[in-house]
Amino acid sequence: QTRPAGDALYQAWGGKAGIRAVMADFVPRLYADPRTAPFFKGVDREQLTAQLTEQLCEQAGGPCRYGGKPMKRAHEDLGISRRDFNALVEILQQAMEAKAIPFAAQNGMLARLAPMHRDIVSD
Ligand code: HEM
Repeated sequence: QTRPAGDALYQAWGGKAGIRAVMADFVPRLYADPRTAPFFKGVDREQLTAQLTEQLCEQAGGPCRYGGKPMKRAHEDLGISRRDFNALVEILQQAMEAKAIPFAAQNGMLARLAPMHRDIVSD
């Protein structure tokens, strides 16, 4: 994937601290929202928050390297539908709004994450 904007997206998110702050808001919402909560029963919250932070940092063009499972391997046995995926995106939008991420930077991140549905949606 090309990164024509360099680390502009990373900067617009407030660097790693900004990304971490959004993830710290997002993950509790995922565990609480009735649409996504069932998937996260028994999943380590701190670890998920840390992995998501690394992944979004890398996707934004920041100096991070995601070292967790590939997206397909992490999600293939979970039976995630397109509807579940859309619910997660909506919850991420809530978290980005709550942390006042500028709209263009919200969309920039969503554009990086959206193609992952091919590896994540299996149902
Ligand atoms: C673009 C969308 C998504 C991204 C970027 C993403 C990212 C991640 C990452 C980085 C991990 C950690 C993997 C690891 O620790 O090795 C993970 C795990 C997980 N994700 Fe996602 N995910 C997405 C969509 C979803 C959706 C839609 C659901 C369900 C509604 C979901 C449910 C889970 C669960 C339950 C785990 C824990 C799996 C386990 O511990 O075995 N994810 N995801």
